Amino acid sequence: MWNVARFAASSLRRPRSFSTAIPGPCIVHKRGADILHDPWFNKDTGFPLTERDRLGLRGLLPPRVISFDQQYARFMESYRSLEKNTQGQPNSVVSLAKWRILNRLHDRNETLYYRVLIDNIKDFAPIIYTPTVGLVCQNYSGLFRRPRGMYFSAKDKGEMMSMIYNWPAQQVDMIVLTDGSRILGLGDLGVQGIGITIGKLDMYVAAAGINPQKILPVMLDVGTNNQKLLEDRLYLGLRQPRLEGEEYLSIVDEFMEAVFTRWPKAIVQFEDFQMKWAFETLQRYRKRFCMFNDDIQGTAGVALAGLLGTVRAQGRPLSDFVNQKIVVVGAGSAGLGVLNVAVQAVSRMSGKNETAVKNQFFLLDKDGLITKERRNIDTAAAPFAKGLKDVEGLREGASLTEVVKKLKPHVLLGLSGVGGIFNEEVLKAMQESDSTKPAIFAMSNPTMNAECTAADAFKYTGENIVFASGSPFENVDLGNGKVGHVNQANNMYLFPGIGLGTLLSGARFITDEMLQAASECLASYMTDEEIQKGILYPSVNSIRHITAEVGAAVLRAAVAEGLAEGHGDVGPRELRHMSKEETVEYITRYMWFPVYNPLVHEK
Ligand SMILES: NC(=O)C1=CN([C@@H]2O[C@H](COP(=O)(O)OP(=O)(O)OC[C@H]3O[C@@H](n4cnc5c(N)ncnc54)[C@H](O)[C@@H]3O)[C@@H](O)[C@H]2O)C=CC1
Ligand SMILES: CC(=O)C(=O)O
Ligand SMILES: [Mg+2]
Repeated sequence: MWNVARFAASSLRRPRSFSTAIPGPCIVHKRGADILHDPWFNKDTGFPLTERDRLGLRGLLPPRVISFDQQYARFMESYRSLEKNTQGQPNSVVSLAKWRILNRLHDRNETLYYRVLIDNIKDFAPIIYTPTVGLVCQNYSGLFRRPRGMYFSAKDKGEMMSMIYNWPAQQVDMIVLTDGSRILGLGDLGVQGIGITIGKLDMYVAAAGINPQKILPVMLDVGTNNQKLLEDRLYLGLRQPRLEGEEYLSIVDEFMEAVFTRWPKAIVQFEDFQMKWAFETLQRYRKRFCMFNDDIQGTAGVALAGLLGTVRAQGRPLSDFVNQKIVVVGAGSAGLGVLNVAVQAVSRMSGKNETAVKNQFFLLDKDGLITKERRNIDTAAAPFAKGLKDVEGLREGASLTEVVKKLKPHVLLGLSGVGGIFNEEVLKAMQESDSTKPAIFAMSNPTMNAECTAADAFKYTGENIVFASGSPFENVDLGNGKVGHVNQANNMYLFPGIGLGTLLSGARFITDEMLQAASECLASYMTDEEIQKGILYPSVNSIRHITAEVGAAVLRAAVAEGLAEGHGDVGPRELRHMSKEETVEYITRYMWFPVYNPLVHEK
């Protein structure tokens, strides 16, 4: 049951302090130029003279030693001058130029890369993550210079168990896996989808402090049905249609067996799989392996936290959630994930069973309102199909405008992948919403796929709304000194904490209770004052702090369920005895923070 009292904001809020312990030595098994060419260990001109001697680097670098701070300042200067020099150029050109300069640093010196990323997360998240990562995936084959992560293809069948040992790191904790079949709202991008796994794992390092030596982006290339890519002479993936059915599943099975054989304690995040495989693989693996599907489960938790926030923004008690009319546009993995957890929440709040509490939710897909009259309805969407008598005056397949005009919903939530479908007419119809503060969630990514822009939402529905989008928009100037606040309703507020909390709990599975704890934690993070201003989610600048809190909530849920086996030296007994504050502190201390460690060579 949702405990309304828990929604008082935590007093432990947002100090931007990171672990600053004196760096311990780092063992390295190589010497000389091999170290300079290894971004995990490379310090460029930052190697002190003693280390240059010890590691055989003398003469391989210019003589002057440059401090980390100087290197940092030098990089930021070049980034800022790139910004200046590209002013006025098309957005895509500027964004790709920014991505390139960051990517070159990533390829060369990971410590410096992650430090600038963490310190400038608000500026850099839109480059390494949505929206620019979408553009990067679309152009991946042309942009490709160096591999990152691992590529398992349909041609590797039977070889994966040995291939997994080609990865150079001894330990991997976090894997993000895609088959490239639905990258953001950009469709099937085949092998080029690896970009999204890299972006997500960068967020794991920045937000959750997972050590970059323990992450692994993985592309499962089973072909592509994107004709343009198949005909592109630069395309780097398999030139064949996607495998289907048992052939497809046998590839994913083999990969999962290989991963968990080498790293039994790893966590695999499934990312951007087309809907049929997203649901099927989640069902297939969630009780066998430590895995979750970010688009179904991470998105659902973030959306639910936002939906509860909109109830508070209306000045109503949380228990009023059961009376909110919510229209979800997009019946895919994300939209259905949101509906499923929203129904669970209403059921918990009202004490009624889940079948009895679906009346307030309405679902549309590309063919309009989904009713029981729909032919060939997808089994995952079927529970949300309305009987015609429940939507009087509406028909099967009714358009979004018809639905909004008729139902006057409190919330309009888009996860359709279709840019601009919350058009002027739809947004104006939301003025008649039954809510005192209507909510518009345009959650599709990247920016051009958002159901509407922030400016249009405030312009056409009015100033007194709550607005959230999946990719970032600037706050909107409403005139008279007033600001329309833009929230970023993106699963990045949860997936890093889900991964980190699970890792440190040592749980072998990720349960609904652990995911619910993550969502509740995010929902209770904001103060009433912030919520009144329409601020539903923390600033991206506090992502490490919210991630520590979410991670602690997940870990404690695993402890409560008796699933926590511990991690490293911290066993289940110690975890059981930690208070909430101690758990947050433990998690914060665990987080990796980029500093140059002294390198010690060992043969
Ligand atoms: N903000 C966030 O954290 C997240 C955002 N997303 C975004 O959600 C979008 C959808 O993702 P999935 O559900 O995985 O995709 P999906 O392909 O499984 O589902 C898309 C759904 O939208 C429907 N649709 C297509 N055109 C439509 C139209 N004109 N009107 C109404 N519905 C329409 C389709 O019928 C389908 O039901 C993507 O753009 C993705 O980037 C996904 C996960 C997280
Ligand atoms: C954010 C995310 O996971 C998506 O758009 O698919
Ligand atoms: Mg995704």
